[in-house]
Amino acid sequence: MSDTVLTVQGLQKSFKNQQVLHDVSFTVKKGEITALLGPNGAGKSTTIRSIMGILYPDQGAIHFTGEKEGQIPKHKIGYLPEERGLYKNVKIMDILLYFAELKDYPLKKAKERALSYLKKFGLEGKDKVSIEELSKGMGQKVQFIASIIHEPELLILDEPFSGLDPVSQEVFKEEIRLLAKNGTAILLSAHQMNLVEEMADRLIMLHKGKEVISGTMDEVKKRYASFKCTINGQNDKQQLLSIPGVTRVEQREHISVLFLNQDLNPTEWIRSLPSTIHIEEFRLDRISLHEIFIDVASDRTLSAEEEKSYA
Ligand SMILES: Nc1ncnc2c1ncn2[C@@H]1O[C@H](COP(=O)(O)OP(=O)(O)OP(=O)(O)O)[C@@H](O)[C@H]1O
Repeated sequence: MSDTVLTVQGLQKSFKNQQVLHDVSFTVKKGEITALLGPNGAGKSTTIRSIMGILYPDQGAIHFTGEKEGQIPKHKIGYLPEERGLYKNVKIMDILLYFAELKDYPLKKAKERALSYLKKFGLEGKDKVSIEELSKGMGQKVQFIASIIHEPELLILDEPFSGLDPVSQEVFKEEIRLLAKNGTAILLSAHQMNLVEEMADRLIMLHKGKEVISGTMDEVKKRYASFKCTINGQNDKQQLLSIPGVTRVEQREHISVLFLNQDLNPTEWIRSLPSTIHIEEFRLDRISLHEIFIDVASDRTLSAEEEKSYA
């Protein structure tokens, strides 16, 4: 039996004359975290809003496993929209129970879950205060609880980490991981590459509405499994570029960053370095998801390989 919960196939969307989604396809699976990435304006929220039925795509299909074509099982979905905002002068517990009721979730169970999550997120004893008495980050925690109060099978989070302090980001990250471990299918859009790298099983990166990278985190890492070498010292860029295995060099003052070929053996490469290179400091790191993102978003290429299409 397939664990696919959501299938997005060939999504296209234009606003006036501007096409903002070009043939976007991906799946979201039970127990997995799928990250939807891309720079500002890439089309992440448009994709999510199309899935939620807030926008109608011009072409393509959105299918929830077990449902008829075109049906959105809203009681099985939890959704944290990009625009935050809950009723300001309503008590927190009343808001959470209202969301549970909307999804036909038993209220007694919802109340227990609400109290337990409020405690988990450091909001114990706040159930009777209103949203307007909370800070922005605290309000976001309440909205997150509202999206999971009914134990959704599919959880869609549009930029869940924005506006949170680092400690709260960690708390959210751990909770999202736990939800996935317990079987929830999760689709999230985020800009915090370090968090995404730690938590996502699968990713799709959009750029100008087109898929530029997609696959499991392992596949993407293998594909970009190259290293970069940072050398502090006075060196000629052309000489660095002529070293076998170097695909690109970025230089700022005395610091040179050498991007290396994918299949290179780092130990052998270090041994082969010319003795004329001036080295005051030396580091070899794996390329991070953050760097892959910057490369894609700024239309550069990490290597010639990257120009091939990838699915
Ligand atoms: N209702 C709308 N009317 C016209 N254009 C829109 C509308 N909604 C989005 N767009 C345009 O669609 C493109 C994609 O926007 P979208 O909000 O999906 O990007 P995003 O990837 O979520 O960006 P961000 O990271 O900034 O939230 C942008 O060029 C945006 O201006």
